[in-house]
Amino acid sequence: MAASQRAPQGPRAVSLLGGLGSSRTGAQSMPLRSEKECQPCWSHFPMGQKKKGTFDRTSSYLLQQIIHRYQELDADGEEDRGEGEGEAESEESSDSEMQKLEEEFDGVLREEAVAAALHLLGRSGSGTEQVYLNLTLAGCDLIDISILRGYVHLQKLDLSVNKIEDLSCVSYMPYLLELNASKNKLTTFFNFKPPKNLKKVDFSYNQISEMCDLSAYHALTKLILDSNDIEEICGLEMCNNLTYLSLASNKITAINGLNTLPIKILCLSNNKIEKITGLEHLKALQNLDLSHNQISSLQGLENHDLLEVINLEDNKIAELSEIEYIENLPILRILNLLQNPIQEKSEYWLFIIFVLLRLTELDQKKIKVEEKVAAVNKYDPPPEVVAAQDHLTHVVNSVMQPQRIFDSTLPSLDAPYPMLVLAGPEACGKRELAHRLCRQFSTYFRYGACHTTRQPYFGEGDRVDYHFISQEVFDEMLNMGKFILTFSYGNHNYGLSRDTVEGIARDGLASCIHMEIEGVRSLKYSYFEPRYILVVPMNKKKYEGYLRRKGLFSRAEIEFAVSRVDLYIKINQKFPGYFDAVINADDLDIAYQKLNQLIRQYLGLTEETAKSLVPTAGDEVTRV
Ligand SMILES: Nc1ncnc2c1ncn2[C@@H]1O[C@H](COP(=O)(O)OP(=O)(O)OP(=O)(O)O)[C@@H](O)[C@H]1O
Repeated sequence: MAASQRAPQGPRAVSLLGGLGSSRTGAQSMPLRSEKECQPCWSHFPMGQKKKGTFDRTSSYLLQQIIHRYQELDADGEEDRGEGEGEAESEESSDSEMQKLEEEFDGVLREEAVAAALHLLGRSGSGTEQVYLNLTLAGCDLIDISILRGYVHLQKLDLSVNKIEDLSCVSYMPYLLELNASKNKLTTFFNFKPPKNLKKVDFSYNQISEMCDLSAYHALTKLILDSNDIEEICGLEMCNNLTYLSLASNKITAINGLNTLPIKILCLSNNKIEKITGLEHLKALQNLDLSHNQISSLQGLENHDLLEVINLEDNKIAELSEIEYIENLPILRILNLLQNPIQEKSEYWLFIIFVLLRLTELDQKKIKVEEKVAAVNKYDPPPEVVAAQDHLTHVVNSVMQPQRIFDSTLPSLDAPYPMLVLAGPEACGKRELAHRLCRQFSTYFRYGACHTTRQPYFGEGDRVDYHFISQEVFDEMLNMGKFILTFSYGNHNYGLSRDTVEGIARDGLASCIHMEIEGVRSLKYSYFEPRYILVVPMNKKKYEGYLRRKGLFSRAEIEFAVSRVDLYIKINQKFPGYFDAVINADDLDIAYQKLNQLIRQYLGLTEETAKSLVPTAGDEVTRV
C-alpha cells in the first residue's frame, strides 16, 4: 500500500501541513492530512480578487497545483515585498502561473494530488488500520492514473470528467465498492480484476461499444452505462444483485439478456427499441424508462405486479386499446405517454384515467380527484348518476313539448298514478311475477309494458311483454319527451312511456312494471310514488345455472347479471326502506306466494277475497 493512504498520526500531520506545497519529495513519503485539512488552503489565496471565469473553468487538480505554487511564491515574496504593493502583482502572477500549469500539465496523476483528494477516514478492509477510504478526482484532465495501484484501501473512487482510457489500476483495489468513471475515454468494459464487493459502477459518457461477461461481479447492484455505443445488452446473467441498470442513449434495438435479474429500475431511454420484449421475468421491476424509442405497443408490460412508474414519452403508441396491457398492473401510479400519437385521441385523458384508476400522475400532470370522478361517470356511471342524467333528459325533453293536462281517473288523490315496481337483475323472474300478479289482481293492476329496441325472444309478444320498436322510433319518442325514464342495458334501450302509465291509470288501474335499479333511481326523482319490491335471487349459483340453461345470454352477459345481484343486496342493506319489500327469487312459486301476500296487505284484502279474484275463463275484469 502507498504510504500516503495511511491516516496521519496525531500532531505530526498538522505540523506537516504547512509544508505541503513545497514538499516535492517522493510521493510515497507524502504525509496525509485529516479530512478537514484536505481542503485547499484558501486562507493563503487572494479570494477577493479571483477572476470568476478563470477559476470556474479550472479543474480542481490544477487549482490545487496553483494553490501550492502560490504558497511557495507567497513565502518567497513576503520578505521582498512591501505592504500594499503585493495584491495586484499577486493576481497577475497567479493567473500566469495557472496558465503555465494548464499548458504544462501532462495528464499524469501524481501523489500530491492524490493526497489532496483523499477523504473520509475509516478502517481498512482488514480492519487493522486507519485509512482514507474515498478519493475524488473529478474534472482533473487526467489521462494516466496508474499511480492509483498503490491505493489498495480505496472504497469509493470518483474519476469522472477526465480523459482516462485505462482503468487497470482498479485491479489493485480489492475493497472498492463504488466506481465513477463517467465522462472519460473508456472504450473497454471492466478491464480490471473484479473487486469482490464492487456494487456501483458508472461508466456513462464513454466510448464503450460492447458489453462483456460480468459473471465475476456478483455484488454489482447499480450499473450505469448511459451515452455509450452499446448495441446489445449481454453479460449480466450472473449479476444476481443488480437492481439498477441504465443504458440510456445507446444503440440498443432489442431488450434481451436480462432474464430473471432482480432489476427494480431499468432505464433504456433514447435507444432504437421497437418492441417491449425480454421483460417477462423481471418480477421485481418498479420503474421502467423506455422514453424516446420507437415502441408502438404496450404488449410485454403485463404481469409486472410491482411496476409503479412507466415512462414511454416520445414513442409510437397510437391506440387506446393498448392500455389493456397495463390495466391490471396493481400499483402503477405514474405513466408518461407524452409525444405519442395516442394523445391525439379525443377521449384520451378520461379514458386512460378510467382504465387506470390507480394512477396519480399522467403525462407529468397530477390527476385530480374530480377527473377521476368524471372518468368513472363517463365510462361506468353508478346507478345514481345514470338515473340523474336520465331524469334530467326526460324532464327537459318533456318541458319542451306543448304541455297538456293528464285526464287520468285517479283511484284516490293520495296515490296519483298508483304503480307497483318489481326491481331486480335480468331474468330473475320479475317479469313472470308481474304477469301472474296482473292476471290474479286484474281488477287492480295492469302490466305496464315498456318500450324496447331489442328483438323479441321466442314466445314474447309485442305489447304483451314489451313494445318492440326500432332505434329510430325510440329516439323520436325520447326527443318528444314521451318517456318517464329510459335505461340502456346490453346495447339495447328500454323506456317507460308516460302514455303507458297514463293509459292504465285512465282505466282506473295501477301499472305493474319491472325494471332494473337505474330505472328505480330515475323514477324516484320523479313525482311518481310507486311501491318498490326487490326481487332478487339469493342463490347466485342457481341463478347462474338458470341463465345458462335459458340459452339466450353470452358468458359475459351472465357474469354481468350475476354480479348485479350483489349490487341489489348492497343497496338494500345500505339504504333500509329503499325498497318496500324484498322477495327471494330462488323459487318462483314461493316468491309469488310472498308477493301475493304483500299485495293483499297493500290492498287490505283477505286471502279468500284474493282467491276469488283469480279470473276464470270468460270472466270480465272487475274494475275497482
Ligand atoms: N324501462 C326500463 N327501465 C329499467 N329497466 C328496464 C326497463 N325495461 C326493462 N328493464 C330491465 O332491463 C333488463 C333487461 O331486459 P330483458 O327484457 O332483456 O330481461 P327480462 O328477460 O325481461 O328480465 P326479467 O324476466 O327479469 O324481467 C331486465 O332486468 C328488465 O327488467
